[in-house]
Amino acid sequence: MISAYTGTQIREAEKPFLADGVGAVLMQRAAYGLANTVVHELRGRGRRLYGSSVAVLAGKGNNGGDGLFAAALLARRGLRATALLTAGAAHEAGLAEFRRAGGHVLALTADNIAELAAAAAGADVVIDAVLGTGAQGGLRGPAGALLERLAQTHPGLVVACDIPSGLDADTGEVNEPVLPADVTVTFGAAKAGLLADPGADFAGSVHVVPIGMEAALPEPALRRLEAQDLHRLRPQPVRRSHKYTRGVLGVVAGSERYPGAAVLACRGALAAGAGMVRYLGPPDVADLVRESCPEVVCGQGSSAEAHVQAWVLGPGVDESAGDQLQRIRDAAATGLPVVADAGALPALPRILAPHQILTPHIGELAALLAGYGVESDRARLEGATLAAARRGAALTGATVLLKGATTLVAAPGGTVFSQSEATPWMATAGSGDVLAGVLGALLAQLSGSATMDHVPRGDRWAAIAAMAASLHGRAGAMASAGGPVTATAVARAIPEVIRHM
Ligand SMILES: NC(=O)C1=CN([C@@H]2O[C@H](COP(=O)(O)OP(=O)(O)OC[C@H]3O[C@@H](n4cnc5c(N)ncnc54)[C@H](O)[C@@H]3O)[C@@H](O)[C@H]2O)[C@@H](O)CC1
Ligand SMILES: [K+]
Repeated sequence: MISAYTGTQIREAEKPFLADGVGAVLMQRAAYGLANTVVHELRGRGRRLYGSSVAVLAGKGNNGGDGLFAAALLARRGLRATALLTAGAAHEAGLAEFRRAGGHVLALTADNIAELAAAAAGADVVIDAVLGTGAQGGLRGPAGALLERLAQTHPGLVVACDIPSGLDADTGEVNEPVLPADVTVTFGAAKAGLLADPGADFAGSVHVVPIGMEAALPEPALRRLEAQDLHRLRPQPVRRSHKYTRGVLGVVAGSERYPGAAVLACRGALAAGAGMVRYLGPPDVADLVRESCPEVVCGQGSSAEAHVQAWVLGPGVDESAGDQLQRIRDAAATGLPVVADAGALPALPRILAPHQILTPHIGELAALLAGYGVESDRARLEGATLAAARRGAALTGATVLLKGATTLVAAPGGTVFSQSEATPWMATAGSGDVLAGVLGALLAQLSGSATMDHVPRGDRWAAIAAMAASLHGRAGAMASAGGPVTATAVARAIPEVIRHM
């Protein structure tokens, strides 16, 4: 599991080390890790170190210090190194070491922005060390103008020192201008803002460099499940399992207008290993489900009487589908774990519980929040997804899975998971219906399972939702293999992903 922290948490954890006078040691470790990553990236691109060039954009704080020490290490390995001091002043020891290593120093002023931007853009590697966790807001003046110009020229390889400058380490909010990085080398632990959109769009691949203060870190602000977590938590049938103990899932989905959503939710659920799927819905939709998935048991009855362990509610249900809305309300009232998607979101009671998992995209979340009196437009929520997901969970009392390039799962207790295995090719109609089915199947299988004993009680529902997002993302990436992918193909790839866990 990857654990990520706010900048404030990291700075708190560093305090005792600074008090003991080992701040400089931490900085050396950070610089060493940063320089090593640059070397690795250059070699990976078939470049020789000797004769390559690096430009470090250095602010006046410790982030700039990290960058200058790293550039000094690179200069000693044969790179031509230039420092662009963006704030007049610079980290004293870092600058002295950079000069000793033979680095060339330029100071940014209001008059030489274009010249320095051209110099940086011409380097093989740009290290962005203007602002780190001490940033307050975004860059203005010459430093802002320099970053803006560089962002337009798309330099060769951009390596962000700790975080891309201007990105909020706590929230992932972006204070433009921010120079998008190919790689972010972050120190001590990942910062939450690197794993939430829109920050994740600017971070590139994130490398964590341990610097020796990790044992002092508190509970993470955000977590990400990795392959070994999926392996540990996955449902495992035992020799004497039968279909009812494997997890029976009820699905209330589809309408005359959107019958396909019911099929896709069922396909997702079957692919993710539900022991049995019961479908409830209008006769025409049930016929289609039966034809497409003969494994599904279809009916038109009430959800109050169905024997299931969990529910998927809402994919393809529109406001005109009166019977379906009644089934959704009855299912939600059973107290069983529920996935509430699309048409179910407006049909739920106001006060919910953590085992009720809402799966909105950003537009649906905006509508949901508006229902609680929080007016926020889609664009604003998109700029602050972490805060939006947390707000949704806190207001509703439910677990909120916010779909996006990075999927966030926020538990009402405060735990947040972030998964980002998906590919943009998965932004296709029906993909969310499959996710709802996958999540429903995991809920039906895992809600009473001993494998979840590994997870603190308050985090279990969110962990299951994060697992579903990860499975779905991995399946989509596998099925896409870099090209277009249909929702059906995503569902088809799920068993393969589970097999390889
Ligand atoms: N504290 C530590 O022990 C360690 C810190 N490290 C590095 O230190 C960084 C944090 O260092 P600092 O606390 O010095 O903070 P930063 O280097 O992030 O920046 C602080 C400086 O920038 C100025 N500043 C803040 N916001 C600004 C804005 N919007 N526009 C212009 N100037 C602005 C501040 O006034 C301050 O002078 C981390 O990100 C990391 O890179 C690492 O060296 C590891 C050890
Ligand atoms: K930075």
